[in-house]
Amino acid sequence: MPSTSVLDSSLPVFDFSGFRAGTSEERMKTANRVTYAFKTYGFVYLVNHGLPKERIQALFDWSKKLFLLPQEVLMSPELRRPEPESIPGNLQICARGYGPVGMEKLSNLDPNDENGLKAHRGIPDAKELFETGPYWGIGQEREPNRYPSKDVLPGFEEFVKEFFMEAQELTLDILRSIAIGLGLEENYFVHYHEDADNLFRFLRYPPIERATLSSGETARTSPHTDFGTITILFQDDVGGLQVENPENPGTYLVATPVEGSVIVNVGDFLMRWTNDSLKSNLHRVVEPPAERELGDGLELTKERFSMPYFVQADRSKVVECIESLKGDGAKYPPISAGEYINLRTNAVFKSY
Ligand SMILES: O=C(O)CCC(=O)C(=O)O
Ligand SMILES: [Fe+2]
Repeated sequence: MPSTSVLDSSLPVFDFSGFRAGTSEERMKTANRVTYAFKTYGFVYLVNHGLPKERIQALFDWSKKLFLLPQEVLMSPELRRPEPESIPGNLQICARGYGPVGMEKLSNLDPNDENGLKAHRGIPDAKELFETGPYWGIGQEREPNRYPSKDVLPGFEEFVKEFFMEAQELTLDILRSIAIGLGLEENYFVHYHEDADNLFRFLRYPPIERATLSSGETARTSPHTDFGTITILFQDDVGGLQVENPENPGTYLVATPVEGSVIVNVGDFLMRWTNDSLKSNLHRVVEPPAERELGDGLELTKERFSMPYFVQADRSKVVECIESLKGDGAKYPPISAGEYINLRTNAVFKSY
């Protein structure tokens, strides 16, 4: 329930130019800090990460234009993400395109717990989304992207493709910093992300009656962990994102918007890979702090835009616990990234 106690953010904020453009000493220092933050919180803010402010502003501008398209365009078969049950046994191809409010419910439940998942999905996440995948390699072969046609939203597809690539370059540097911080060869993780099957998600949380959020009747994004390698999150200035406090589980830290930053978090796949050394931490989106009275007893929250860029390893590659992190033994058996992602994808849809 969103009412659990909340502290102001003490999540670390680091200047990533020390890694992207610094001396080898600065690179090492930044890598160690980032890795330490991932071990402790699983979350870090990066500033001076190399993606210019204007580009990020343009990303939000495009997102607004996208969600302002008429419903009949968004819900058209060309653009709409198919319902998973329409493609039985083929859940790995239902990610791309537009998903209306209520289609998806993030959870942190066991993917094998069907009853638990059904009950949990009864409270929808109040968000609409648009998702794209890579326009390269297996991601593209598996499922082509769905974009609004060029006469409806000219320039959008080109922008998204370019931004996807820029985010991937930042990703590779973040992965290098983690490898260095863990004492591995710099490109250790990069080798597993040569044909990365990433997802770039545009989220819009519509204005909603504050009371329905605070009562838990509906959620913006319910508590969950991400399941890939890492996620890079772009959020606007509305707020509402919270991260579980590692020192006091069950309570949350506020992930306040920090201008010009991206938030990076560890996903379950990387946690497993590192034998739980790096932490994939619970997070959620609740009502934003700012209030807006609309009269008639109605108090609506602001709409909120965010874009997570989910980094997922090469599907065909099998990952096993990193040798130097085995300690008393590997906690998890080896698994291919594809197998793991499919397993987790099953759990997040409204129905299947
Ligand atoms: O909207 C946000 O800020 C976070 C969304 C999120 O955690 C997710 O989609 O996995
Ligand atoms: Fe998430």
